[in-house]
Amino acid sequence: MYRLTIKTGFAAAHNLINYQGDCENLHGHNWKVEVTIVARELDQAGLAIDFKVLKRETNLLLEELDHKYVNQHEFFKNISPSSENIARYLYQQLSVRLNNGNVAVERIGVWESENACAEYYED
Ligand SMILES: Nc1nc2c(c(=O)[nH]1)N=C([C@H](O)[C@H](O)COP(=O)(O)OP(=O)(O)OP(=O)(O)O)CN2
Ligand SMILES: [Zn+2]
Repeated sequence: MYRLTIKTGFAAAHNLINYQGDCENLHGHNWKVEVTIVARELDQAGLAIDFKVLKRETNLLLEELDHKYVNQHEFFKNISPSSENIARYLYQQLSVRLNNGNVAVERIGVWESENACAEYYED
């Protein structure tokens, strides 16, 4: 098996809902996003998936959130936009776009600061 990871990110505003503390107020982050895929086989160029494709698909998705107020995004209308829920959203969306007989999204890591990361993956 092969495991590939790309790193990218987005900048956006949010506020946690059903949370008591500072983070219920509007504030922003420069989120860092890690996307990890696994693959069984390589193509004739020796690639599991082209990093360019992985970055392009991820960045296309992140455009929905970049420089936006995340709480207004359709998915987060009734879901608190924590790093955990953002990671789950990205996992679900990228799985639809990337998974095939060879490649599967394994995990998404979402760093909201240099010291705090939430990951989402499925068994
Ligand atoms: N498990 C989670 N905990 C928290 C999340 C989250 O997404 N998942 N998010 C927040 C807030 O978004 C908040 O912006 C983060 O606040 P805080 O941890 O205080 O971040 P700071 O960088 O300001 O923290 P320092 O204490 O200065 O390190 C909160 N929790
Ligand atoms: Zn926050």
